Amino acid sequence: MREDYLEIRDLRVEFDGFVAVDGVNLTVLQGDLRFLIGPNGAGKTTLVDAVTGLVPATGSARLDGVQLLGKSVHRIARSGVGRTFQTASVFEQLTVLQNLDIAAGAARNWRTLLRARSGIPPTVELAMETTGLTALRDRPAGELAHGQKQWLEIGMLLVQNATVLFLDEPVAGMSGEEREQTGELLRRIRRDHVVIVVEHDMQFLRSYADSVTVLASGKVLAEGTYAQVQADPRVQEVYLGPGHTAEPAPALGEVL
Ligand SMILES: Nc1ncnc2c1ncn2[C@@H]1O[C@H](COP(=O)(O)OP(=O)(O)OP(=O)(O)O)[C@@H](O)[C@H]1O
Repeated sequence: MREDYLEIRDLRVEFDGFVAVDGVNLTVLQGDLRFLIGPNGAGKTTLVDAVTGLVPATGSARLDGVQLLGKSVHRIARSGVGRTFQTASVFEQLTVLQNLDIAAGAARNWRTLLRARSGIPPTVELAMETTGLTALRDRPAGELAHGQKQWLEIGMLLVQNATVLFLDEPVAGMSGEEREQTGELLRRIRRDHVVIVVEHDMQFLRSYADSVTVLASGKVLAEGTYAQVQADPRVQEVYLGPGHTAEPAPALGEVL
């Protein structure tokens, strides 16, 4: 079976002379749960903005060989690149099922949305199962717990047939149990998606990352497994500052 992949080459984003993303190369394959980390201002959000078409960039970003840069936000989304934001953007008044229907394009207008339904599209059914929201399908999204709203948003990307999912701090503000459930959800979706998680939560990263890319000052500083990047003195330096590089590794373990 063909594996999907995202291949970013020499990506560069400049804001009025300030280079926020500076020649980034990044390849992520389906099945590899990749975490993108880095100190504040490293360029993580700008990289995602560039690949999703929100800011202009040079270089290339290809999904399965197809160039994304230069396309509109909508065309990039239609090409299979989805993202979530820290604040879930679901329709609070509508039920879980209605939100998924809209995302799937199954409800083209309000009348079809409110009409008695003749069945649930298989993609919507599957997304509810994957995200664990089946039992909550008739619950208004506004009544969902914080974690459940994040899962609904991921479900909305799944029904849109997103191939690449950029997730922005998916466990921020979640309870311990919700974090574990989110980690398991990410493991489920990585099997058939390219999943890139921007995250500051190092404990979550340690538990669930297959691989980690560390950005600093717009460049890739290190890449590898959690253990590899944690042991990298350059990574220790950006997280702890100069002078801390001689600290024993366990000190970094508290940060990373
Ligand atoms: N629209 C913009 N105009 C000018 N500078 C910008 C713009 N957007 C981002 N920047 C700058 O680009 C740099 C990278 O910002 P970015 O938000 O991508 O970092 P980040 O790694 O996502 O940080 P954080 O973890 O704090 O979200 C920062 O110095 C930021 O101030």
